[in-house]
Amino acid sequence: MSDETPTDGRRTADRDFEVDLDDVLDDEDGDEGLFDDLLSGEPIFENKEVLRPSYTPHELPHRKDQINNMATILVAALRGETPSNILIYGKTGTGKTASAKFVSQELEKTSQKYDVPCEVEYINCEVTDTQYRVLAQLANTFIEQNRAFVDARVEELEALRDEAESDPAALETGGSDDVFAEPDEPDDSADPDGEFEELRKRFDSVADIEERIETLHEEKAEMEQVPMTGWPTDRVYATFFDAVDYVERVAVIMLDEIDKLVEKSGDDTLYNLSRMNSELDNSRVSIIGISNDLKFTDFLDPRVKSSLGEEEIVFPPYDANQLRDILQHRSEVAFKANALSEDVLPLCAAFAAQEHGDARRALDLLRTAGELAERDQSESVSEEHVRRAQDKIELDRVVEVVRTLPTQSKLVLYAILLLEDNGVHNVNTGEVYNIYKTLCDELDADVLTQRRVTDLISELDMLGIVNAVVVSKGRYGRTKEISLSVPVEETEAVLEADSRLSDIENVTPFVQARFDN
Ligand SMILES: Nc1ncnc2c1ncn2[C@@H]1O[C@H](COP(=O)(O)OP(=O)(O)OP(=O)(O)O)[C@@H](O)[C@H]1O
Repeated sequence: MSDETPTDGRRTADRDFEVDLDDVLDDEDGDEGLFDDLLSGEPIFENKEVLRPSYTPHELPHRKDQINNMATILVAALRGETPSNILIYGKTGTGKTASAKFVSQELEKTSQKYDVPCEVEYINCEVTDTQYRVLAQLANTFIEQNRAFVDARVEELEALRDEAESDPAALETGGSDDVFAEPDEPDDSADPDGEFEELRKRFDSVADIEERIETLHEEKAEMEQVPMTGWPTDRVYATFFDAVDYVERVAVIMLDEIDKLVEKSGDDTLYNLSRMNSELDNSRVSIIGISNDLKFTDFLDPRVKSSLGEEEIVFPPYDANQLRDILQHRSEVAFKANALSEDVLPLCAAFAAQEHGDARRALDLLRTAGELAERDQSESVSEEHVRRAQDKIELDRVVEVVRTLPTQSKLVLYAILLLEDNGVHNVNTGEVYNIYKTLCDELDADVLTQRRVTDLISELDMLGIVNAVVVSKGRYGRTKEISLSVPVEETEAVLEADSRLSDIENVTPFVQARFDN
């Protein structure tokens, strides 16, 4: 599996200061370069990488139970048995991926120590989200390993052949005809002191060895990598199947964000993976699925559901105290001594606990607060930096959500924004719809029905961009009052940066005219 480890010593390259170019260019004596000013401040970070999401921590406070639970299930792999499949649930940032990767690393380490063939393959299904891609990625990984396995075998056999050529008595006669490195042969390469002891017994002559080397070369030539598109799925599956079964091993396949795979391409992949053990001769496959959507198994075929959920492990959200512990551990490595004022960690933990106990959010807050302090050239990170970091992260989130909205939702949002901009607050759907229609006319865009626009407003409400509350108007019935929940100026800037919306010219007088009517 891929291991993302931190890289030390990149502190200065990571800095994100704003530089006043005029000051630099005005520097007449020319001694001070562009970066001198920035380097002169006392650094706050010792190793900022430790706070990044890509860092896999060696210690995971408050996840002992879940980690032990996983290890108890997976230890079967080290005994050559098939571990039960595991489903891991929990909200975002509760340490599911970090814990699962930690356990995998330990599993692989121990399997090497005891020379038990066991591998963990990690796939992020948000990125690799179709059956084809998942199977192709797995097939190619195993093919790579098989090729390396064959190379190692050939190297040993060539050494044995050379030895036998100079001393034919080196080969013990009467050995079995069994062809070495048939798939069900155990891997004895990790026995350097055995000096071909086993091998010698298996070959009667140099010609035998040559023949086996030839066969291995042929097998390797047939190990064709799966292209990223183009093959029928059956062929990809067959290639993956052969690749995983080429040698004896337990393969643990970790599917992170497994719900995204099911959402995008159904449960065929899981169906195929979960029933393949009955057909494999040499290897065993076990699946770890990780999801933050507790409901995704409702959409699975019942057979897949029961096979996948043989064991379930839940990761509850962290509370503020637990988040503080996590931050404490990381901050000791991430920051210089005394770089954090007393309130910083409790405040980051409290903010993140309000957000559903998300450790990622807590770490982001702490890193951003540190960056803001660094930018201010402060000597330490203060409570105020944390508050500013909280605003910045929230704003970044809003900007990203608005930027990636579909055009029709952007038009509805723009209509609400223009109304607010013109002093009309708590508008109703009809008012929004009128402005929306006029915007569509201006842009020559399709006009959706009012009912559909009402749905889009509800979606914006769920995303936290607008607030839509149903209010009673007495005998006039009930209506929705809609208001913006995000800052007007920034939202307007993001909307106007969209090339399709920037065609709307001079909107304010045009909206004003509608109110005058
Ligand atoms: N107990 C912990 N100790 C130290 N760091 C932690 C702990 N739990 C989570 N983290 C850190 O928080 C961040 C998010 O964790 P992780 O990616 O494991 O969450 P997740 O539950 O898989 O979230 P998602 O569902 O969004 O993928 C990572 O940087 C991880 O290192």
